[in-house]
Amino acid sequence: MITTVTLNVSVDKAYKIKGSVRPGTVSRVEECTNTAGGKGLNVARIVDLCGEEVQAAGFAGGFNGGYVRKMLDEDGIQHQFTEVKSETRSCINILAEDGTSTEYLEPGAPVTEEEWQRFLQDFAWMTENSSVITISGSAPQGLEAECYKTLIEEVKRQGKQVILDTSGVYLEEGLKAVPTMIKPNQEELEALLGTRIQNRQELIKAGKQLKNWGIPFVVISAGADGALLICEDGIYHGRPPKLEAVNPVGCGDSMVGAFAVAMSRSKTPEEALAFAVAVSAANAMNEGTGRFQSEDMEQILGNVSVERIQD
Ligand SMILES: Nc1ncnc2c1ncn2[C@@H]1O[C@H](COP(=O)(O)OP(=O)(O)OP(=O)(O)O)[C@@H](O)[C@H]1O
Ligand SMILES: O=P(O)(O)OC[C@@]1(O)O[C@H](CO)[C@@H](O)[C@@H]1O
Repeated sequence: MITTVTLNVSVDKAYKIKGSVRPGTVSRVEECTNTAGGKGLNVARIVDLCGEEVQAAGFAGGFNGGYVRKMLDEDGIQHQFTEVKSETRSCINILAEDGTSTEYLEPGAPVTEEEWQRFLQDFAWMTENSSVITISGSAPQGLEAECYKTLIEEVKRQGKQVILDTSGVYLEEGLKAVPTMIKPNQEELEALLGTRIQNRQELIKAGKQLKNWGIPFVVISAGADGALLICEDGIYHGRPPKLEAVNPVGCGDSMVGAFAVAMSRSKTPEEALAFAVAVSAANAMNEGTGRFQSEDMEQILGNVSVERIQD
């Protein structure tokens, strides 16, 4: 069993529009798709599509909270959200005809101390039957910067593996509890280390720095250029073949989901990287967020290159 944590659940709205996003004008939406979102729920769908058992944890409240539960039920994904008084947020992704993706993310309504304490109780029993736990995305207002650190400490107390995919203060604090894997992109890494990264050499240097903090697996995702994996076995660069990306939103989450699956199947680092690159690239080819077609994934997997970097 894999448990995904999404503290900032969302009803993700994908708006398809003609032409381009034009600030200061009125645009009619051609097509609107609602998805159970917040990064961790994208991870949950990917784990499910990969054929592993998954359960989703997090906060849900109000009308949107009920709607998210219904969408997960339709996908057959188990969930056990901690009920909160405030309304679950919505996030908007505008997919324009010109190929751009523009996101507006609501902050997430406040969670009280009592609700957080109830979540911690739910989390402790949910992780007991899991081998891998993923923690993704931002946190709603009202939670301390150390919230993910607290969760990672609990997972590690239980001797389980944990992947942390977040940014800003939540990443900074979460790292102090030393998760098994992190998956920053370049922007998140630059913000964390307070430095500009100009090329692959500098990206590797930054990844090694994090590995030296004790993180066993540091994955740095780089969009169409694939991802770097820095771990005890070595440094690897996994690259997808050239492909037509339709909706890249959720690619990072797809990568996290695939790594969680690979971890639960005890794959080697090289195998895990190739699989994660293939799954995330297949997600880019799909209109849905956190979804992929098995045929796309299999075809890409046969064309992923994994280079071992001597450094
Ligand atoms: N255009 C693309 N073509 C092929 N593969 C892609 C493309 N975009 C993303 N990917 C795959 O998805 C992985 C994760 O993408 P990316 O680096 O954009 O993550 P991210 O910045 O965390 O994204 P997000 O936050 O939107 O989920 C990449 O490492 C790559 O394997
Ligand atoms: O506010 P967060 O949790 O950091 O990000 C939320 C979000 O942008 O991330 C996903 C894509 O990765 C979307 O499904 C969702 O809307």
